[in-house]
Formats: sequence, C-alpha cells, structure tokens
Amino acid sequence: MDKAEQLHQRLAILAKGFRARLDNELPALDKQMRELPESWPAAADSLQRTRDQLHKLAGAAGTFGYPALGSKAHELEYQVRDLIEQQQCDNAARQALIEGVIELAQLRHSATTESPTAPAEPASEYVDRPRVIYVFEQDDQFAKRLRHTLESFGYQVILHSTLDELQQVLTTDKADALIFDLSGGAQSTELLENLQRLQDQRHKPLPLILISDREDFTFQLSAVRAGAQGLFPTPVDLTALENQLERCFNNLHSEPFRILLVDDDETLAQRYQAVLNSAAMRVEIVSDPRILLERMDAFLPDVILMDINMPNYSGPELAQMIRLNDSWLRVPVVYLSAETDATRQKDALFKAGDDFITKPISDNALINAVYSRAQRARLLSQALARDSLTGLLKHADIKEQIEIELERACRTRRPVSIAMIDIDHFKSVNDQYGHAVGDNVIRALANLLRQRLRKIDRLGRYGGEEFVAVLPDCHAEDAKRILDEIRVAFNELQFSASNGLFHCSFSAGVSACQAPLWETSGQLASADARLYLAKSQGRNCIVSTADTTQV
Ligand SMILES: Nc1nc2c(ncn2[C@@H]2O[C@H](COP(=O)(O)OP(=O)(O)OP(=O)(O)O)[C@@H](O)[C@H]2O)c(=O)[nH]1
Repeated sequence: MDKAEQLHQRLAILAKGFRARLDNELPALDKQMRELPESWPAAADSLQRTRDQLHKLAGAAGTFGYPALGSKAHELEYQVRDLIEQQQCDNAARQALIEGVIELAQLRHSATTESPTAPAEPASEYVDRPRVIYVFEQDDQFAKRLRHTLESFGYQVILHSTLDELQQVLTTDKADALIFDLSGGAQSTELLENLQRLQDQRHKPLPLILISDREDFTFQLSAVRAGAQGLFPTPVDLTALENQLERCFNNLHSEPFRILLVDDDETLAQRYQAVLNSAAMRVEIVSDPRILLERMDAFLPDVILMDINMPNYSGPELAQMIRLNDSWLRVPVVYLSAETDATRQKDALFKAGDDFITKPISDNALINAVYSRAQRARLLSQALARDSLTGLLKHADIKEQIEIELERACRTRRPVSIAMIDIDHFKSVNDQYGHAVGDNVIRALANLLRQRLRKIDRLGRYGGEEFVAVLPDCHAEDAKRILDEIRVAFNELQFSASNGLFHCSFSAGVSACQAPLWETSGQLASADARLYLAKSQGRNCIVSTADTTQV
C-alpha cells in the first residue's frame, strides 16, 4: 500500500469514528436542551457544557465533511455564549436552542460525498542516507580527486565521462545533485539548453553545480535556467564546492518539522496528525494539558498548535504558561481554533500566542499553513542559535547541550563523550592566505564533522577555530577512534588560495562521563586539558582520558 492509500485508509477510519460520535452526541445534546432549567443560575453548568460541545463540533464537523453542520454548531455556540454572558435562560431561549439542535441533527445526513483526499506533499528535503552526487567529468585525475574529497564528507559519488547517461540520470530520482564540468567544451550553451529541457521534465529541478571558466552574462543566464546553484572556475576549490553542495541541500531542513498539537478533541487531533504526517511532519498530540511542558521538553517542537477552548483550561492560559519559560521563546504558539470572532482572537493573541489558523480548514490549507510557520520558526531558531559561518550551535547553546547530555548520561547510565577540537597553527593560515581562506577552512571542518558524526551527536563552534562535539552513547575510546578518522580526512583535504595549495590539521582532547566514575562536573575542562596535551605533543593528534589519567 503506498503512502496516499495509507493516508486515505486512515482518514476513512477516523471519518467513521466521527460519524459514530455524531450518532452519540447529537441525541445527547437534544436531551440536554430539553432538560435545560429555565432560569439562571440553574442553567449555567449545562449551558457551559453545551457551549463546549458545540465549539468542538463547530471545529471538527467541517473537516470531516459536514460543513453545514459545522456552521450550524457555530451559530448555536454563539447563541449559547450570549446567554452565558447575559446570565439568563428563559423558556423562549430554551425553545430556540431545542429547535436549533433538531436542525443540527437533520444536518447529520448532509455530509459532502467527497471522500477524503490525500493532500499534496510539500517539498520535504529530509533524507536519512548518504546523498548521491553524479559527476560528469572528462579529466580522470581531477574526477578521482573530486570523488575522494566528496566521499570524505560522506557523499556517495558516481562518476561519468560520457553524456549518454545524462538523460537517464535526470529522468530518474536516484541522484541528489549533479556536478557538471563544462570547462574546455565548445558546446556549453547548447548543453545547458539540453539540461534545462531535462530539468523542466522533472518534478523538482536537480541541484546542479557547474565547473566552467566562462562567466559572461549569457552563460550565467543559461546556467541559472538549467538549474545551476553554483558555478566554479578552474582550478576548482574543492572545499568551497563541497560547501556549496551542502548549501544546496540546505541542512536547515534536514530533519522533519516537529509539531505539537494541543487539543482535547482526539478524533480531530488524530486527523490533523495523519494529514500532517503525510507531508513528512512529525506530530505529537497532547490531549491532557497538564503534561504539556513535560512533552515539550521531550519532543522539542518547532511549532505548537493550540486549541483555544478546552475543558478547565484555555489555550491562551497554556500559551502564557509556555511563555513563563524563556527557553521556549523561539517556539511559536499558533491557535488552531473555531474562534472566528476578531475581538476574541485579538484578546487571545494579546495574552500570549503568535498567530491564528481558523477551523475548519482543508487538508492542503492545513499543511501549507503549518509547514510555512514551521519553516519560518526553524529558520529563525537556527539563525538565533547557530553560528552564521558554520551553521553549528553557538557557544552558549553547545554548553547547554553538554549539560543536558551529561545529566542524561548519569541518569540512564549510558556514556557520553565530549571532544574539544582546535585547528592547528590557524593564525599562520590567516597570515599566509588571508582571513577569507581561513573562514573556508573553518567551514570545511564544520561540514566534515557534521557529515561524519551521527545525527544524535551535537556540534558547536566554541570559539574562533575551536569546536566542541558531544557524542551520546559513546565511550572515550570510540570517540577517539571516530575523531581520529575525521582528523585523517581533514588532513587530506587540499585547500586552495590565490598564492597556493595547502593542507591543515587539527588536534582534539576527549573526555567522557562513563563507568565507573560517572563524573559530570569538569568534563569540558578535562577535554580542554587533553587538547592542550595534544598541542604540546606536536599537534595533529587526539588525546583522550582513556590514554592518560593524569594531566
Ligand atoms: N579566518 C578566521 N580566523 C579566525 C576566526 N576566529 C578566530 N580566528 C583566528 O584564529 C587564530 C587562532 O590562533 P591561536 O589561538 O593563536 O592558535 P593557532 O595559531 O591556531 O595555534 P595552535 O592552536 O597553538 O595550533 C587567531 O589568529 C584568530 O584571529 C574566524 O572566524 N575566521
């Protein structure tokens, strides 16, 4: 069964559940109205309950194919809300409500016949496998060097020297990007036009990086039209090219967006979950607001979708609670609510919360509304927490991650290693080749660490040319082995500057919280002391607590 069929089946099951719910709720509402006391405050509790039920129906019915029933529930909700606000309930009001509920029950048979459709999936950049790069390169020697460099960054490289396979590559989905060397070829414009035609036939253009010495306007325009996202002159600066590849894949989107849905209407929440899941977003539902903060800590949402009216708690109250803690400032709280009254929406936003999505909402509109908010929130959060040169966590954020992982290691009795990594003789790189080339080296090491370490590892730029890596579930010996492999790969990279080619190295110190001591304090200082030792032992090496017990 493909994804669309799975979603269709899931939505059909939830729709059936909603119909069963209507068959219970509508007669119960009718009974409740007939038994409604005709005086205030005797009617207060029952009216409040009725208002909550109608509010839920108004929010859910449209989504499950009952738009007319949803509108009627909305109208009745406002009628009940007025009675509560005016603190009155007489016989005329009760009769009007009974008639309204009868009309509501008749709309039970007015479902739109359309079956739920699988929504269009927004482009998801998430892949959990090595990226496959197709390279068209005539120069065998350069092709090998390019492959070696890209493979050391964790890419899978497939080399081609003939154009025959090009069409095949562009018409299948096997490639994640294409590197094309046009230098020396006389037919470059013609080739780019062919590439553009092939790209046009694709669902999404394949990221293309060109190597060419032409930089005139006509050439650049054809390059862009063919989908080029990078253009490199010869001799190619391979680490700069790798950095461009990394940007093409936009690491910001490398993990699915995480959406926390706070709604007491479980059927509706499950429907939203199925719809958003189908668009590659992860969704957790909180139907009991008392566990909200705990779930936030564990799930780390990009966006919180919050119902406004829940029994005993209001959405704005919960949003205010979230705002009590500064660490959640970056996460937008979006009310997903049947509330259409502009004044009430404004009041809710005034208390706390950032935006409104009004229910009922179509599947595609929901996906687009949530996706765009999550994308923006992730970008903002990355911009705040991440270093602009490398995209890694900044000093304060990596320190926080160290604390979190050390605490977790102690609690779960699973080891965690901390590594401090520092580029050797970096001052002389700057002095000899310039600050911009130095930046390129810093970025290359950041990319290499990111590619070689695991998704669960945390990486930060601790200072200028100094990095910190936190490796959960990893003993000091293993951390040293992994970092040593990265050290060799980094040392093999060839950097280019206007005044020559050069290599760099780094040194690292590793410390671990592991059996038998499970020591949490002083781990960073201990890694730093080992780094100092590595420098004094001649640099380009790793020293870990497993090698020495005393520093
Ligand atoms: N290009 C560039 N240089 C930076 C950046 N941040 C810090 N630096 C430079 O990094 C150099 C660090 O030099 P030092 O701390 O003396 O150490 P080193 O030359 O790397 O020598 P060892 O660490 O002892 O091997 C200084 O020259 C800083 O100016 C940055 O963002 N970009």
